[in-house]
Amino acid sequence: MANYSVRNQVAIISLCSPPVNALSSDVRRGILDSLKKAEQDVKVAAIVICGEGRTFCVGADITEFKSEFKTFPNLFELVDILESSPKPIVAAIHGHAFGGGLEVALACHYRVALSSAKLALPEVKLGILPGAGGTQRLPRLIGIDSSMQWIAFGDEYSAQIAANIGIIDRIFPSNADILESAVQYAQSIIGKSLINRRVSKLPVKDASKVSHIMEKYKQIVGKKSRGAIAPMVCLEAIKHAALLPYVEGMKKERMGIEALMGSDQSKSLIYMFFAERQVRNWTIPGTGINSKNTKPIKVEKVAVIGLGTMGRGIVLSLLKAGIKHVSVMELNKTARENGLLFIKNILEGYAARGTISETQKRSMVDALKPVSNFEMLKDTDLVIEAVFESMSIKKDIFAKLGQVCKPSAVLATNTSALDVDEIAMVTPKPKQVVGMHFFAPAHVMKLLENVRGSKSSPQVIATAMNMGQRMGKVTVLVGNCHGFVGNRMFRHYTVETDFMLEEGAYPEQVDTVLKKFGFAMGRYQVGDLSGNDIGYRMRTKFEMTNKQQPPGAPERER
Ligand SMILES: CC/C=C\CC(=O)SCCNC(=O)CCNC(=O)[C@H](O)C(C)(C)COP(=O)(O)OP(=O)(O)OC[C@H]1O[C@@H](n2cnc3c(N)ncnc32)[C@H](O)[C@@H]1OP(=O)(O)O
Repeated sequence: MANYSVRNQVAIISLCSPPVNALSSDVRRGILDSLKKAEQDVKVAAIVICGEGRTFCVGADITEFKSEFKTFPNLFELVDILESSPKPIVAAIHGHAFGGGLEVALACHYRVALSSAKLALPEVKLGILPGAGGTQRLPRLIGIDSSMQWIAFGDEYSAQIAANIGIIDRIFPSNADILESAVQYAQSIIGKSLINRRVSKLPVKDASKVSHIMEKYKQIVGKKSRGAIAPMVCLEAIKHAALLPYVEGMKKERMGIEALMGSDQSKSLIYMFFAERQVRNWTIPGTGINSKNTKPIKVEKVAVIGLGTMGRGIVLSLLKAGIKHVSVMELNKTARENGLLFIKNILEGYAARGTISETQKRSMVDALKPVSNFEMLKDTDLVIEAVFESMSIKKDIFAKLGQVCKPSAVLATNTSALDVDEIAMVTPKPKQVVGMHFFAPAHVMKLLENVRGSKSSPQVIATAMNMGQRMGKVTVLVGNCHGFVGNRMFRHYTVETDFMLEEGAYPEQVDTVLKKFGFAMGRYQVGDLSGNDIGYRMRTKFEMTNKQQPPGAPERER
């Protein structure tokens, strides 16, 4: 819903739908009813639309996509009604103006924001396009080139960047009162002409270059979003903004969203959106212990043992999470030197690309603390072991950690398949042991599988889950069984691709097809990155081959 009030000639329409003011049918109806009141009230000379609580508006209510989405006023009707209002409307943005939220703001005549606000049209990440005029209004405000960048990739931008390119008219400091500032701003524009303020009426500045820009983005999208349908449909819709009058362009936008909404890709991405949030609410089955009633241990000092592919990625993830003390232990001198060089080079790359500042880079490098013996880990809060996938080596390490680490230290193993309970048993306090299974390359892959051993304490589990979230990972709690969840799923995929090799395909052919389909890496490329020896050891240990079959029997028969 939306609340309505009037303050010094300014009507305030505040979206009120916690936690994120998504534009449900009730909210849309609330905005429309409030707008009518404001238009009819002769004492009202300007209108402010703002969001109550932590954010302006994150866009359409995704939970309503299947049902209420088309109830009047739907979003694309509402934006045109807002824009045609005879009284000036100011969008007051704090928190997020995402998707339909930004489209509502684009339909307002002015947009003001706190400097801390974030703006985006992220619909492409849900497999759809901004279907409330975003593909038609944004190009009229910032041009085709920038619009393609914003809409085809869906990334978020700061209010300052949005102001620099003309989306935001006035920025206020992050600690300002957004509503008070917007009301004052609205008072300052009373009586001004709205002729140039209705974005749908503006020309598209770089319209004549549309073919050239379109070709450029087709190439980029083809590489960055292989296999995804929505980005290309977004580009087409934006192209229409350059070639057609607004009303005709809107018809094309509608056709685009109707084609995408309900597609398999969109359904999967929406499922993923909610699933990624659902896994934050972890629970230990049958115990009543869950994320809401268990507090993590405070973690300031972390150690990573092993600086191979996995260890390096884990160290980088910890540094990116802002951990100020990351001990790295690698007894092999060459591996240590190579590992540290790799980490520093990646940090240099981030700084060169502007992902982190020079100051952040320096503080990350300073946080790296090479250590040469177990004694040096005695005051570490969390140790993540990422050595060779061998039970005896891991047991040896955990026995030493059990002796030197403080009793409250969480001892995590990055094993991808081994029995976490067997590892835990060599320590004096198995309840401190947990699995933290990262996926290679660990600083890139978003998934973290935390493995709950039979003895892992709730607090230790909460700490591993919390650390995953601090690292920005989609952190999933799983039980302790061979291959956990990730590798049990991966196994079926590898078996099928291995069948193809036996039937005559080359690994690179299989990988090419998978990459064309949209996978970031081919299955055999993944094997090369993680080390094919890991899979080999897993299979050998568990004797996954049927002993009745003679050596060399084809995989389908084993
Ligand atoms: C005609 C079509 C026109 C327009 C189409 C659209 O507008 S599609 C929607 C476009 N918007 C988005 O995709 C934004 C989705 N939300 C986010 O990316 C994040 O929520 C955001 C805004 C970055 C905030 O992140 P934060 O970590 O602060 O919150 P969280 O993600 O945990 O969200 C809190 C709860 O709100 C639920 N939620 C978020 N967005 C929506 C939404 N658009 N619709 C419905 N529900 C939403 C989210 O699931 C969380 O719920 P919870 O039960 O607490 O897990």
